[in-house]
Amino acid sequence: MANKTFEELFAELQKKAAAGDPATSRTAQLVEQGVHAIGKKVVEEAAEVWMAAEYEGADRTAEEISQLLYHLQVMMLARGVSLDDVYAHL
Ligand SMILES: N=c1c2ncn([C@@H]3O[C@H](COP(=O)(O)OP(=O)(O)OP(=O)(O)O)[C@@H](O)[C@H]3O)c2ncn1[C@@H]1O[C@H](COP(=O)(O)O)[C@@H](O)[C@H]1O
Repeated sequence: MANKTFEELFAELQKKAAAGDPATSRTAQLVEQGVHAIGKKVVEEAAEVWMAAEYEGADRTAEEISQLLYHLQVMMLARGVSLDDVYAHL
């Protein structure tokens, strides 16, 4: 059962990036830090997906993938990339 879809998360994060408080919103904090800091998180989460897939089973892999997708969306917001911008390349 899904908590939220990819599109629903992006809509939520758009609001956080625009008006969220870095003191309480991880998204607002990361956007404030910028693409360099977010890029490091993307690479870290990608490595965690790889390790989970190799050694930790499907459930842990899904959890790590959710964290990678979250950080990719934060990168999109920090860089001004929309869902349609990405979907145009799928
Ligand atoms: N889906 C996520 C999500 N996935 C991952 N994360 C963040 O990514 C972290 C996981 O990365 P790590 O395991 O590396 O955590 P960490 O080591 O503490 O991270 P560092 O501070 O060391 O960089 C979590 O602790 C969260 O801070 C997320 N933070 C927020 N969301 C969702 O985004 C929405 C908005 O959240 P806020 O912006 O915080 O209000 C909410 O619906 C949240 O559920």
